Amino acid sequence: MESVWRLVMALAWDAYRAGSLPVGAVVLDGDGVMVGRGRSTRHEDLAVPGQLSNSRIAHAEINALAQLPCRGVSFGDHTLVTNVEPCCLCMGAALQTGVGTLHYGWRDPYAGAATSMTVRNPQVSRRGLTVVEPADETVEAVTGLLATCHYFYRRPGRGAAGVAWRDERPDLVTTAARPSVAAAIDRAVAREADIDTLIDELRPLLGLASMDS
Ligand SMILES: Nc1ccnc(=O)[nH]1
Repeated sequence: MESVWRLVMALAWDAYRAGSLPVGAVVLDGDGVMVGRGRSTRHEDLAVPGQLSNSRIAHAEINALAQLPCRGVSFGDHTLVTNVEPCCLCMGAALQTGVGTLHYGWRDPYAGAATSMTVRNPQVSRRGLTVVEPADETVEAVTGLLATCHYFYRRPGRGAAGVAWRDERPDLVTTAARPSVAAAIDRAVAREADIDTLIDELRPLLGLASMDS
């Protein structure tokens, strides 16, 4: 896993452990330097200046993009990296800031908008956004698993998300329900394990290749 993805996944895991959605995001400038970072804080009350929390719009990508200043620079050479495909809100935020590239780590079958949203207006045509699809199997598998655990087992019964999920990713629903997988995640939460430890425990259970970096 590249180091930027390790950071994104660490943020996502912090969010999951705090009861929010397992989503982390960073913004890199044209030299690859991190200039923004955030995570979902939807189900938390945090008072971090410049960040949203305890709100349906307290999304990881919003919290990361909000750190870009308003004046003086353009962000066409910047990249938004997030482990979950952004929703309509966050696609809108990416377009507003004018970041040139979006990398997402896992396609969201319910709210994902990078693969489904079409917007035709002059601002969008002028700015453009290059979308890079999932490319890291560990990020993809662990994100899909944690997102499924969140929606199906931690905050179940909300309905809408489950329909798309069951139709498109029954494999994830089945995997998340396996006692060995559920136990590995519960153990990691209880021990306050870091993301590398969690991923190492999940690798054999998910059939992922061993660490390459
Ligand atoms: N892509 C995302 C979906 C849901 N929540 C987030 O923070 N981000």
